[in-house]
Amino acid sequence: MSSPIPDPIAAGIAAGWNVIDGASVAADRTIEADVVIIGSGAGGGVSAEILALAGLKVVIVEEGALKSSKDFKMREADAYPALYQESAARKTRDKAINILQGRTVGGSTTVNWTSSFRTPKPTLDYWQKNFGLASYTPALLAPWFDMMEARLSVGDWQAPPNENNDLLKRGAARLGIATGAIRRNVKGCWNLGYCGMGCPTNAKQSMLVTTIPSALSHGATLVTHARAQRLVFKGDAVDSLLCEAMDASGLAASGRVLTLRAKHFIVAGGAINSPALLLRSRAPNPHGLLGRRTFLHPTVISAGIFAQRVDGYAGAPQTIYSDHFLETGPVDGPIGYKLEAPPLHPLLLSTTMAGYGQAHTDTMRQFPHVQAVLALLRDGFHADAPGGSVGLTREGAALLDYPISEFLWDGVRRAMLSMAEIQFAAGAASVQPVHELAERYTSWDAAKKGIGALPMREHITRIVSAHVMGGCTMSDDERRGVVGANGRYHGVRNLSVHDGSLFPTAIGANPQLSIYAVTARLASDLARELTGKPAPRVA
Ligand SMILES: Cc1cc2nc3c(=O)[nH]c(=O)nc-3n(C[C@H](O)[C@H](O)[C@H](O)COP(=O)(O)OP(=O)(O)OC[C@H]3O[C@@H](n4cnc5c(N)ncnc54)[C@H](O)[C@@H]3O)c2cc1C
Repeated sequence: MSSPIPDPIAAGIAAGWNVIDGASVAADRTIEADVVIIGSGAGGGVSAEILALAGLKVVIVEEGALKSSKDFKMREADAYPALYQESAARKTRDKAINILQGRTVGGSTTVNWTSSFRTPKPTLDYWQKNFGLASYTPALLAPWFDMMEARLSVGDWQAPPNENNDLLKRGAARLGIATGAIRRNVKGCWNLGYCGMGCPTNAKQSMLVTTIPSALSHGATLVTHARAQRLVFKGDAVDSLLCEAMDASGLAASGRVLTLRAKHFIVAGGAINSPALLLRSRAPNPHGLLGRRTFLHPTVISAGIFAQRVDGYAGAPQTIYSDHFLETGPVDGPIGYKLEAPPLHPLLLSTTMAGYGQAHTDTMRQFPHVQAVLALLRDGFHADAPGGSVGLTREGAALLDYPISEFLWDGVRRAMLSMAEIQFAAGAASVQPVHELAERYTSWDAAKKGIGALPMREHITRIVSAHVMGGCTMSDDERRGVVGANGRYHGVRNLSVHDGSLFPTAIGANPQLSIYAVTARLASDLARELTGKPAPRVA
């Protein structure tokens, strides 16, 4: 029986899209284009559509596979190895922080949780003051936000929040803490709650179902299972890109090499991977900035156990937020944090929760009653939160070193306190901050004392991230930035960076919409420069 859900990928391939699966390439091969884009995620997808619509011959290179809704079975065990970097177990050098990033056509947008925020004004003000980014004002970016919100159907979420989110709202309200509703990039969402495993109904307006299909319908070529290994420089320009074709498992190189030649190259492999590619390529780095200032929104979690069922796996994830703890201090003061309620699924929860043996089993038995709040710490605005730096392993793979300062630990403790207080106010029977030495506190008083006394250290305090930003800082001043305000790599004529690695600090909000708007502007400027004509609008 055929599925009632249309499959835009199968339809596109049947209609003649140019898709080359690197795993099926039998001999070394050279491909020519006007523009080569490395990565098909937020920045790569947006750039591909705009440049293809401008009439340029675009080739998109993606390390991951091309999947479609029919492959998304709402099963964590299948999704994480197939769709994420390092099977969703990417870690910082000391293994203290677990990092989620996508590795599939659509990049992290294929697996993300759809929360859509414009770049907060205090973040843009900080960029202007400290990185000279005068054209990054709310007013000058507004048309690009408008365009990308329309293109990706960003809008208010009409269904009521699930209990996981509503408890955040109710608990905060009882304490007089303001919350807001999160806008989402969805169209006809079934309210399932499995966004992190790929949307099985094509409702999420990720790059997989929007910009990449549009680029392909306008003549772009997509090369999947192809890992950009090295840019080859000639003088002050990139001459070519060497890619390793991957085998069908997607885990190992097949031995075939793809050489891509183009007038212009756009690096959009996402933070961590983009600086790593540029480091492997020995791109100019006169001030040692490449890979530095990589930000994570280091994220800590608090689990509340409620008498009623919460069923945090069901229903749209992250529909309520609070910026109270970002707004109560200056952007460059003690670190602030944004609160949200993440989706809960058994594999992610069991590998994130503290404890082992019987205690862990007991927690997992309570799974339907667990409610989670997370705090995204806004790194990058203070000398003691300078982010991490990307380096390379001996084999040339990306590795992020992210030391956690006392300044950050102070924020972690305050965040754990705020979350526990909200959960008790919402009626939690007990609260367990995700920390190996935390107890399951049964009152706010006990939690206050307990959390106040917890040692804050790597490995015993669980820290995660799904928001990797920075590493190719934007600034027209070469002593402060790797690329200019226009995304062009300093000192290289035909190289741009169009992804989350551009940001000089963390965003202080979920980053996807910032990447869409910023890269839409950069790609439109580039299209105009390469064609001599104004770039087409995509919405
Ligand atoms: C689980 C999860 C939930 C999230 N939820 C939200 C949310 O609700 N709201 C929000 O705003 N943000 C969310 N994010 C973050 C958001 O999706 C990312 O910030 C955004 O997609 C990053 O865009 P990017 O272009 O920088 O990179 P990505 O979207 O990650 O794309 C990079 C692509 O480049 C490919 N690539 C990398 N290196 C190479 C190479 N050498 N050769 C070939 N290809 C390469 C990768 O495989 C990947 O497909 C979430 C992320 C995750 C993982």
